[in-house]
This record gives sequence, C-alpha cells and structure tokens, in this order.
Amino acid sequence: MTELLTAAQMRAIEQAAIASGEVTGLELMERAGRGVVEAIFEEWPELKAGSHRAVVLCGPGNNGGDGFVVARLLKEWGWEVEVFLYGEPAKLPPDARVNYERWRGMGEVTSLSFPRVTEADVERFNEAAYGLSGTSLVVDAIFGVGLTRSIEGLSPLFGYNDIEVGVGDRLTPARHVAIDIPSGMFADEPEPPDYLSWFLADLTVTFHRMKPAHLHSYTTASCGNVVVKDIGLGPWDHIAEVVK
Ligand SMILES: NC(=O)C1=CN([C@@H]2O[C@H](COP(=O)(O)OP(=O)(O)OC[C@H]3O[C@@H](n4cnc5c(N)ncnc54)[C@H](O)[C@@H]3O)[C@@H](O)[C@H]2O)[C@@H](O)CC1
Ligand SMILES: [K+]
Repeated sequence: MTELLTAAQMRAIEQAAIASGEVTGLELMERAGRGVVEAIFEEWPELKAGSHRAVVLCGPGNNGGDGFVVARLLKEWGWEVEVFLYGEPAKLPPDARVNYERWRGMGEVTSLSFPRVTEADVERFNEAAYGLSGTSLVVDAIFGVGLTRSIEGLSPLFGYNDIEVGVGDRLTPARHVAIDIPSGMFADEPEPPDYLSWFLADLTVTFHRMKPAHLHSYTTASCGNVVVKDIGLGPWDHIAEVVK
C-alpha cells in the first residue's frame, strides 16, 4: 500500500471511486468537510463548548468546496461563521458550487478580488479574522492539491507572515487550519514556490494519505500538526500503483 500519494495519484484514486458509482464527488466532499470539523474538535476540545467564531477562506476549486462544507457544519454547531471567496461563484466546479449554494442558504459570502486581492480586501479580511471580533478559527480552503502555479495574486494576503497582520500570524489567539495543503504549497514539492507566500497552519487536515508537502522538514513548520482523515477511498488504493 502506498503511504504517501502525489496529487495525481490522489486524483486518480478519487476519480476511480467516483467512476465505480459507489460514491459521488459530492459525498467525498461532505466526508472531507466532516473530517476537518472532527479533526478541529479533536485538536482543540475546548472549541466544542460554547459558541465560537470562524472565518473561512474559500478558493476557486474543490478545496473551496470543502471550505463551504466546513462553514455549514460549524454554523450548524451554533458558531458564527464568516466566509470569503477568492474566485468566481459561476466558475466553481459542480460539487463546490452545490456547497456554495448550500452555504448561501445560511450566510453571506464576501468576495475577494480575483485574481489579485487588493489592500482593501486584506483590510477587510484582517478585520474579520484579527479585529475585535474574537475569532477562534481561521480556515484555509483556498487551494489544495490543485495548485499549479505560484499564487502571486494572493501575495497581498499571504505575503506578510512575519509581521503582525496577515494569514497565519501566530501572535493572534485564532487557531489556523489548512484543508488538505496549506495554500501556496505544491502538494508534490517540498518547498513553497514563493518564500513568503503560503498559509501558516497550526493544523493541516488532509485526506486518505499524506502528500509529499506534509513531510519535508521545512514545510512541517507551515503545516502544524498534520492529521489524515479517512474518506473511504481504501478500496481504490491499487490505482495509485499505476499512476506516476
Ligand atoms: N471530488 C474530489 O475530487 C474531492 C476533492 N477534494 C478537495 O478538492 C481539492 C482539489 O480540488 P481541485 O482539483 O479543484 O483543486 P484546488 O481546489 O486545489 O484548486 C484548483 C483551482 O485553483 C486554480 N488555480 C490553481 N493554481 C492557481 C493560482 N496560482 N492562482 C489562481 N488560481 C489557481 C485552478 O485553476 C482551479 O480553479 C483537494 O485538495 C481536496 O481539498 C475533497 O473534497 C475530496 C473529494
Ligand atoms: K488549503
């Protein structure tokens, strides 16, 4: 059995599972979102009690879809949830679009300028995540295994990890959770493409198996604790052996 999967292997396993008719992409997305929420409560049991506030950053692909599921599930737990979207709703892939619509039935979505976020976006985000609102959790669902090029458009948001603003600032009380891969890192590569531009996570929740990005010593500090959640893909593991 392969313990570490590349983005292509992971995609092939998911596609085989969906093609078998035994599970849909939408169901896999629901399991992924559920796995993230489970991992959050396992990591920080104190968040199970009382009402908290989360800010969820969703991106233009299925990683964003996972983010909408997490937003919905946390809201169902009684949390206050604020959602930002880096992408265009009409261009979301089908499963992510369904979860966008489900979330829209429960709450607002603030659009970040796409493809390049502006300083005004960053200010709005910082106010939501690090202002006086007492945010407990910032969730990164911008990019997962689908990141194919450097995230220049996001650098205003991700480019300032070393000062007191910006995503992943560890001086704030908010906990930072990355879904699948901290955005800005390539799943198959040990180093992020741009030294300052990636999400700094305290917890990274990935699915089925770890990816190379989770293991390298340099990136480990960016992933925080890495938790692997089972989303029921085991029967299709053999597919990984034939995918380079
Ligand atoms: N059905 C599935 O395939 C499942 C997918 N899952 C989630 O879906 C993720 C993979 O989804 P996707 O393959 O849609 O990939 P992503 O959601 O990681 O990103 C793909 C999107 O980002 C865009 N993009 C890539 N690089 C960019 C850049 N530098 N700047 C701007 N846009 C850029 C692409 O054009 C595409 O729209 C996984 O990481 C996981 O979180 C899970 O929900 C489990 C099920
Ligand atoms: K992510």
